[in-house]
Amino acid sequence: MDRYIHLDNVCKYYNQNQDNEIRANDQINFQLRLGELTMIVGASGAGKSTLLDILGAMDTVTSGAVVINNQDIAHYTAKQLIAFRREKIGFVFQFYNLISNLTVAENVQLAAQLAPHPLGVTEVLEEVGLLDRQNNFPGELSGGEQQRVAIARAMVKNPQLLLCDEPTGALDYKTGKKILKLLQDFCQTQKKNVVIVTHNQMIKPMAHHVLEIADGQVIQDLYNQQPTPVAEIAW
Ligand SMILES: Nc1ncnc2c1ncn2[C@@H]1O[C@H](COP(=O)(O)OP(=O)(O)OP(=O)(O)O)[C@@H](O)[C@H]1O
Repeated sequence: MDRYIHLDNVCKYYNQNQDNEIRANDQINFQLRLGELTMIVGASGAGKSTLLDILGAMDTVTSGAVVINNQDIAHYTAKQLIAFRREKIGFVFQFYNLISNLTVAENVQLAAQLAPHPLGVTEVLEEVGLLDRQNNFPGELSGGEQQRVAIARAMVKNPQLLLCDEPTGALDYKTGKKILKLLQDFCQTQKKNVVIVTHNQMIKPMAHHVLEIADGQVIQDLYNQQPTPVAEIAW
C-alpha cells in the first residue's frame, strides 16, 4: 500500500520553556498507508486528541512536519488550512456536535454544500440507517442515532480522511459496536482512511494499524495482517 501520511518529529508543547511546560506530543513519528483504518490508543492525557487535531489541521504544531499527500500542512497558511479541512477531512466527535435547530437531513445537507465532491445526502442517510428519521431534530434522537447522523455528516463530504475522537465514548456497548461497524465499513467500501482515537484496548483487532501513545510519544506501532470484523470482537 502507498504511504499517504507521514509525521516527522512532531512536537506540540504548551507553556514552552516554562516550569509548567506540557509535552502533549513529543517527537512523534509514524506513517499511514492509503486506505487503512488506524487506531490511536492510549490512556487519558496521553496526547491522542492533540494528535488527531494536528492530523485534521484543527491544531498547529510546535515543530515537525505533517505530510499528507506530499503536502506539509504544518506550513500551510490559515486560508490553506480552512480549505484543507473543508475539502479533505471529516470529523466525528464524542458528543456529536450536531446543529440542534436543523433537522437530520439539513445537518447532513449543510456539510454536503461545503464540500467540493459530496456524496448524496439520501444515499448516506440510507447507509447509516436513518433515512426514515431525516425530518427529525437531533434532540428527538437517541445518542447512537445522533452519532450516526454525525457520521453521515462527515461521510457526505466524501473526505479522504475521516477522523473520529472517541466516537463511542458516550454510547452503550451495543450501540457503540454498530458505530464501529459503520466506520470499518466506510473504510473498506469507500477505500478511505479512517483514524479512531480510543482508550479501549479491546477494539484494536478491528484496525489495520494500531499506534499506542503514552506521555505524548508513540510507544508501539503495529499492523494487523487480518483485521477482525467488528461483529466478532467482544469487550
Ligand atoms: N490547550 C491546552 N493547554 C494546556 N495543556 C493542554 C491543552 N490541551 C491539551 N493539553 C494537555 O496535553 C496533554 C494531552 O492532552 P490530550 O487531550 O491530547 O490527551 P488525550 O490522550 O486525548 O486524553 P483523553 O483521553 O483524556 O481525552 C494533557 O496533559 C492535557 O492536559
